[in-house]
Amino acid sequence: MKMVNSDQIKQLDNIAMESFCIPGIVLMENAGICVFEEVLKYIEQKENKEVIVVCGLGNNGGDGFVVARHLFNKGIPVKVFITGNPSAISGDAKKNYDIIQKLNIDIQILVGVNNLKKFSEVVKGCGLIVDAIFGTGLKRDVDGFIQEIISIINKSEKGIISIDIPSGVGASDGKVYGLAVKADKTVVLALPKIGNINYPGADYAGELIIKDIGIPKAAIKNMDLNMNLITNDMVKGILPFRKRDTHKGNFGKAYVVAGSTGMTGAAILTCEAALRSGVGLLKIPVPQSLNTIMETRLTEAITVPLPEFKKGVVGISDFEKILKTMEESNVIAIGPGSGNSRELEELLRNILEHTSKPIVLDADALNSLANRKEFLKLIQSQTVMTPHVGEMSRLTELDIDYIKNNRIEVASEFSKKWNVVIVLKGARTVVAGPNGEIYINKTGNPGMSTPGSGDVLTGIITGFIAQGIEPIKAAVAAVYVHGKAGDLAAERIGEYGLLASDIIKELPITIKHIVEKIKINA
Ligand SMILES: NC(=O)C1=CN([C@@H]2O[C@H](COP(=O)(O)OP(=O)(O)OC[C@H]3O[C@@H](n4cnc5c(N)ncnc54)[C@H](OP(=O)(O)O)[C@@H]3O)[C@@H](O)[C@H]2O)[C@@H](O)CC1
Ligand SMILES: Nc1ncnc2c1ncn2[C@@H]1O[C@H](COP(=O)(O)OP(=O)(O)O)[C@@H](O)[C@H]1O
Ligand SMILES: [K+]
Repeated sequence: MKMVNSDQIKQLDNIAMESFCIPGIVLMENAGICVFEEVLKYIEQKENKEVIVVCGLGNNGGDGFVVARHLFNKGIPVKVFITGNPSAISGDAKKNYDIIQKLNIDIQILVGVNNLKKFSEVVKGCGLIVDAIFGTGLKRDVDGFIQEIISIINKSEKGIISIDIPSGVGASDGKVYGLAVKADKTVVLALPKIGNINYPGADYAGELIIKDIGIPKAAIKNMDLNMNLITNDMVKGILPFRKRDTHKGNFGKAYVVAGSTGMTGAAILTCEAALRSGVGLLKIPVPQSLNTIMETRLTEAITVPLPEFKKGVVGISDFEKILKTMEESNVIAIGPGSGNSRELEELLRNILEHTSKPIVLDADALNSLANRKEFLKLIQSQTVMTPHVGEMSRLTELDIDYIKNNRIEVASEFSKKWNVVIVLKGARTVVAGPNGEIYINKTGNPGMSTPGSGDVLTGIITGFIAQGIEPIKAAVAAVYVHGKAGDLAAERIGEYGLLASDIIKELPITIKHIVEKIKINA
């Protein structure tokens, strides 16, 4: 599903109006009806059916007037509060304001302290508040007076439904501009905005309900939007169909260069995840002294024991042997638990120089690149890098806070600069491709902030690429599957004791559900 920022949704509205002759007031009517339907659903189950609609002076407020009209027509008690002087209301919003005035709907203008006291009293008596103060047109920090209104709404302990985006959250970045409404539900109009998905704004949205308001699909196509929200359907479309008449040779060969003394677990998690993602054959080079551990734990993988030039690590001295196996593989993963060493850096350089096979670079491979930035120019286009924010900071030398606040931009710029697929991990993982394409993942939960969780992701990406999926699509499918498996694990056992191996356990059923399109309650 496409995602938009504030300018893009404005442009899209204009295309719908100008190129497809859909009047703006029709879109506003559709938007208002979508919200009205959600309001009805909410109050149906409640005893107190009085609704307060708090409207700003722009089109978000206009949507609010439409909601109020439909509630009034249905005989539901409704009061409208306007957050400023209505003389500033214009265009379609003004037309809808005029209608509710003619209908004699109870409208009150919020200016001055006394009014706020009265507002506070009315709020106490209502059953539900509709937040139509600001939508995608929020431009600056919310001023003090409106912050007070938002504060009364947030403290009310009433149901809150926001129109399009909780007022106070920036549609283009998800930042909170001073103070924002904390909604139970947000009815998102047409397409999700970045601010509906990115944190911290996403925390204010409650349940997201995305509604079609009649913007033609052709208008969306015309826009050539580069930002996408990863959905079940998207991932189902990426995962390969498994023919009945087949054999393991059709599901690819993966080669995982991972693990060292003290960190065999990382290698095991990566390999198990790749196997549980459907790879046909998996080989792992291991220092001789670690071979027994790997063989004992990885029943289905093939280990390739290597002479130990440096005890317990795989390094440059093993390159010739590694190269031979690499040539037989469809994809190589490097880094989980490999340890930081000069040997690994040199091995990485040689691997990058000698293969055009897809490569997944994680953990210590990323640290090696951060130490030896001159190797970045050796990276070929089939490469996926999976940094978390700390690794991204080491790679780019950008401040961690800057990266956190600009996740999409940082991932995209790095991807374009080095012609590589970037998976910038964390809550709302960003996958960025060199052509400017961006995918944002909504699955996953804080229980996944646990050791080895990233190694599992590397295994899934590797397993998918081995099965013939193009690297960027493999990354997109993998982050979704990884998060969904984590959500399923959290549903079963909770977030606190969730381990990376629990994510792996849920991989087969998660993939089954995605492919068969069964709703997972997580
Ligand atoms: N055809 C369409 O376009 C459709 C649009 N739709 C709806 O329109 C919404 C977008 O509407 P929008 O562009 O009018 O902006 P909106 O969010 O109402 O806010 C603008 C107002 O807020 C004010 N303001 C801004 N920041 C402020 C601050 N910090 N503190 C105080 N004031 C501030 C700003 O004042 P100004 O900055 O101009 O002085 C202006 O008055 C969108 O989210 C969706 O709900 C749907 O109906 C479908 C059809
Ligand atoms: N709060 C969260 N919401 C969603 N996903 C999360 C959350 N916390 C962590 N994750 C996911 O878990 C993984 C953690 O990876 P990483 O930081 O590399 O851990 P490790 O190095 O221990 O393997 C990433 O894929 C990340 O996106
Ligand atoms: K709103």
